[in-house]
Amino acid sequence: MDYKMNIAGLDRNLPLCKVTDDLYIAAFILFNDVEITRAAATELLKKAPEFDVIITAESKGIPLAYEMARQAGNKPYIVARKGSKLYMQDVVTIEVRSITTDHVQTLCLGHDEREAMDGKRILIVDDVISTGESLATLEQLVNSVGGNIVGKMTVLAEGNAAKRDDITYLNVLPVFNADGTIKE
Ligand SMILES: O=P(O)(O)OC[C@H]1O[C@H](OP(=O)(O)OP(=O)(O)O)[C@H](O)[C@@H]1O
Ligand SMILES: Nc1ncnc2[nH]cnc12
Repeated sequence: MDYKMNIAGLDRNLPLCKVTDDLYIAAFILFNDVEITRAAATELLKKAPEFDVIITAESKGIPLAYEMARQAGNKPYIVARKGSKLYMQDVVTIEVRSITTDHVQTLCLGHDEREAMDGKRILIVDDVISTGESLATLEQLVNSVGGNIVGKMTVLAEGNAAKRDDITYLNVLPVFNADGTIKE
């Protein structure tokens, strides 16, 4: 089963995937889709406030953050990693649980990334916001390093995230029952 939708002017079929017996989501995977990454970045930038630095969460937000940073004139972008790497120094780590993952994950930043955000106008971007857990973790990370969050943007606001008035998004993505009907 697929959910057909138009995103940033492009038609796509998103396959339905089981989260629990009575909750399915339509998978939106930016990887492999240059066309939609570029188009979504353009549309989000039209709605974006002035900013200095973009931050996203590893991993599906990365191509979007890169492309928005590039189209905005090669602005810097930062990726909060899901694991610490040996080349990251003085790492700060926060736990996160997203709708697609059955275990607690972490998001972490090294010293250099934290320094790059101190006192700067930070635009948080992600491909999807669903439970908002990943976004909340990014907000904690930015606040903890003295960044000034000027916007929170996503391509798709999934489920209840569409009711939020603190995020900017291009489309609403419903969640589904096991028979493929939209959950009200
Ligand atoms: O609002 P939430 O419930 O936190 O869900 C949104 C997050 O889920 C997805 O990442 P995911 O955890 O699936 O990891 P991935 O990008 O590495 O696939 C997506 O890219 C967001 O970061
Ligand atoms: N519908 C979705 N597709 C891909 N990743 C997601 N993360 C949260 N919701 C998602």
